[in-house]
Amino acid sequence: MAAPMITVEENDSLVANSLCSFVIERANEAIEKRGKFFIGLSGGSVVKYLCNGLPSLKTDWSKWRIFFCDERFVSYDNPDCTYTPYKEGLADKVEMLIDVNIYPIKPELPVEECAKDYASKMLKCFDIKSGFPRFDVLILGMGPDGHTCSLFPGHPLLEESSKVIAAITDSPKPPPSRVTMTLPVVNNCRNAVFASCGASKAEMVQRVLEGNESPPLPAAMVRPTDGSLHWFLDKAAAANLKNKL
Ligand SMILES: O=C1O[C@H](COP(=O)(O)O)[C@@H](O)[C@H](O)[C@H]1O
Repeated sequence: MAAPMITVEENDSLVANSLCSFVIERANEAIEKRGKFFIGLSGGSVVKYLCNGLPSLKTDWSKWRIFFCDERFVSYDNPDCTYTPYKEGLADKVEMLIDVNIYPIKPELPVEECAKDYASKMLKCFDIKSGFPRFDVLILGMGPDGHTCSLFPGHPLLEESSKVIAAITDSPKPPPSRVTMTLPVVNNCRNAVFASCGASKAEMVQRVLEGNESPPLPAAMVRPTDGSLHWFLDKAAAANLKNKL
């Protein structure tokens, strides 16, 4: 696996700008080469970076297919829902990005069925019957414990090798029930992209990027097998890195 490509910006607004420019470049390239752009989005702090920057950029939104790297198993009107802020902050602001091109989970199903339904929707959209979808870009967050998607340190889901989407009902971070992409899907993408800002992320950024820990932290298990890994950091989040860039 190639070394991660790390971009450090002065502050979080500049991180958001770089992240959004990166996404649009990859989107336009994918649309030109393959006719569609498949992206997975995460919740938490990355939502505002993307919703503030993406809507004003130039791309053919009708060719975007938007899924979620993980989603909290709550109704759309719950403040923990990841889909709703993207619907309001991105999809509703962009004329050509219609509801059918953004794929929320169905929280009205039991959680295991919800995960199965989401996986089958994903495979159908990629037009594959089995195997793992190949996303052009996955935007990932990293929690203070080193989790990414809803894959938490020490959790058996880190070993999942056949499911595309899995349910989790014992998430240590509330809410306890979620659905998440599995590591084989994450590591099958063309570009895995983390964005982390602020001093509260500095220790974990250093551990994930330089710690070589065993067992590895979930965010350190993101290693696309035939793709690249990018980290967008602000100076505060990069402060503990020993290999200065
Ligand atoms: O719960 C979650 O947390 C992670 C990290 O969020 P952050 O606010 O610490 O950046 C996020 O990537 C994930 O999608 C979400 O479900």
